[in-house]
Amino acid sequence: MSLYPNIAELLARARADLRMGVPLVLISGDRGVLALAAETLGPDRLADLLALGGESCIAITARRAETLKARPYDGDLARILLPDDVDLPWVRALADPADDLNSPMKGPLISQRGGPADLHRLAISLMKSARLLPAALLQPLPHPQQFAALNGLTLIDETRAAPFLTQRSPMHPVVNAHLPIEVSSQGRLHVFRPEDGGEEHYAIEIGRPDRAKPVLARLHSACFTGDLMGSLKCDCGPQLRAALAQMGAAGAGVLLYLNQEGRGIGLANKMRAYSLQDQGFDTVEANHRLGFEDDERDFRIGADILKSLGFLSVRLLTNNPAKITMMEKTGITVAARVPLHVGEGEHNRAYLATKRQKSGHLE
Ligand SMILES: Nc1nc2c(ncn2[C@@H]2O[C@H](COP(=O)(O)OP(=O)(O)OP(=O)(O)O)[C@@H](O)[C@H]2O)c(=O)[nH]1
Ligand SMILES: [Zn+2]
Repeated sequence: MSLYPNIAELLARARADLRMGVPLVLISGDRGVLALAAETLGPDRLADLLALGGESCIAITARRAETLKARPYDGDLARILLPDDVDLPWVRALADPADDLNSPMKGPLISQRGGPADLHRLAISLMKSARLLPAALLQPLPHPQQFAALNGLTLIDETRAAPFLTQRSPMHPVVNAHLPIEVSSQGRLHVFRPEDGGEEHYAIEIGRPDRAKPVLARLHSACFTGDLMGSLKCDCGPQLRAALAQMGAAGAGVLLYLNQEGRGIGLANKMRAYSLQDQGFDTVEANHRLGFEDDERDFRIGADILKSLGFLSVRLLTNNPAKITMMEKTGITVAARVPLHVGEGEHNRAYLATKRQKSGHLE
């Protein structure tokens, strides 16, 4: 019998460790590094890491490197060497663009070149899945397995972890119950849970849609500010209510509420993006300055949930062509697109225009 956690369980533990500022040990073959999230790094752990000696670096995405004018020799990421006088404010400033304009980085930033970057890539991917800023401190370790065991640290093997970070996790229905809502007394809420310990997602079924016909459907990504607070910066709240109202009026439909806040970067990072928007950057530029892609969502999750509910064809309420492409690629037929233009006002006009110009959103 072995009670040792499997790789999926170790990855869930690793995400929690990173959010708490606890280091991980990442290995690939006989190479290993100590990895810490720049965002949650404290002074004591930075001192411990530096005391280990060796060539430490901070891994950032090519997007963040572009803003910092650092060279991304590894394509999608850059490995920046820590300067001799490195301190916590330096690490924070590299990871977080909040003060980029006030205090530009004192350079030059020196990027490492040559040698494998696989563990750096794994570290960035873990930061993103922990909804932290995508920047990680890495320190080579001569005896990584021994070091992890001695210090009680989570050990992640890159070769075993990689498939779990690129493929989506299977989603399982947990429970469903009748939920009368304003637009329909015939509502039913279904809760889905991914196998990897990630966020749960929900489906609201209105009426009893015929599984043999295309169902009126919406994939709605969570927006705490718009859906719940009535934010005027986006159109999410009005879209959510309009989609439900249409389904109520039609007597049938399914709305997936995907917990991919901030286009998949999490609420804290979305608020960082809002703060950059206050400095004059648009929604796409703000994501890039933080080190993220325009959109970090995985819409395939939506297709999986639809299939699990027995739907294979939809009339999709959306203006976003990426949602349609992804549905079709994942085996859901989009029989029709139903445009959803509501809630445009003075505060979100520029945001909606950027989505049309840069993200391909349809009129
Ligand atoms: N990163 C980031 N996310 C944002 C910003 N404004 C809104 N969001 C998020 O964007 C997502 C919008 O989701 P949706 O309305 O489902 O998607 P969409 O791409 O606009 O497509 P449709 O509404 O279907 O046309 C939500 O997760 C919001 O939290 C922003 O300025 N930055
Ligand atoms: Zn929103």
